[in-house]
Amino acid sequence: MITSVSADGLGLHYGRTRALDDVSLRLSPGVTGLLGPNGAGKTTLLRVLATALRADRGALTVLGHDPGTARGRQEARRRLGYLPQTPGFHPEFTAFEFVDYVAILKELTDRGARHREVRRVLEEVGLGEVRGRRIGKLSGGMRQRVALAAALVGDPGFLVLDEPTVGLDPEQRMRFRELIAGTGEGRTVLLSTHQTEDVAMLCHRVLVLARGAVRFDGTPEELTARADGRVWSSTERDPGARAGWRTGTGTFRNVGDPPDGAELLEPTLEDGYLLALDGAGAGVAA
Ligand SMILES: Nc1ncnc2c1ncn2[C@@H]1O[C@H](COP(=O)(O)OP(=O)(O)OP(=O)(O)O)[C@@H](O)[C@H]1O
Repeated sequence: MITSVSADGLGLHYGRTRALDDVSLRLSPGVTGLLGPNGAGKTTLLRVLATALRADRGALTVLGHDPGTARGRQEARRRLGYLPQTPGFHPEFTAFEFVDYVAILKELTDRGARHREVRRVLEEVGLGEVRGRRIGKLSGGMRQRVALAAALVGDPGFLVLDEPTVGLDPEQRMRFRELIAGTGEGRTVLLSTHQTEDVAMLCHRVLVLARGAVRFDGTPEELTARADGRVWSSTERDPGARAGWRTGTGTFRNVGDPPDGAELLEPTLEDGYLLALDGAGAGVAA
């Protein structure tokens, strides 16, 4: 398997807060999901991999380059695209102007070639028709697509997407998922999300991060399989469950170690995710 990005023993502190704790990973072409509760360190990890932040310790290689050196950082940055959690849009910019501005920052100096590239990425995300519209007038879903277009400038080999589906309605989310699936063809994409459905629908691999450490690294099927025989239904809240919640039918769905004779349920990715968090002290909801 091709390894596009590799990290070994990454550590990072913000003052006394340990945000990354000995993180090692390998990323290959296709979409890898990054799941984790609030404060797990997802944004920090994405920023380190996108070379926007430097780890205190550990080794990193992005598309064959070492971002620890000025030269390596520059080469890696030329080849990666980053959609941050809160893209800094200027609402008065049109979609075209914003993406063009990003293209200038990415050193596409030839005006004609740059404008062709801006039109290409806006077409790719389905915004060719509205490229002259001001960003402030676009819907949330369209704005997110402008941010994706900006990240796609220059056809990056590594694409980093920080919670791009947050705040989108179900239809927009579905549309955005299709776009992400397309971007994962032939390139390495790391997608941070709180939505286990994003992972189930899009990802060939998933990483679970909690308290700055990798708690799971494998396929979505393997994560779901962690919950085999560990999900059950009960009419009352089961005090022995690691997590349990009332469902729409009024019964409780529990994950953990079922009591004898429990009515076992088919596990989902979400069940496997909750079990992967168990023991991480990361607040498995009960
Ligand atoms: N600039 C900063 N200064 C100090 N602490 C920070 C800073 N950024 C993040 N942290 C802390 O580092 C830890 C990891 O934060 P990070 O934003 O990476 O998590 P996250 O998984 O992306 O969370 P969320 O899902 O809420 O976006 C948290 O404890 C957070 O409070």
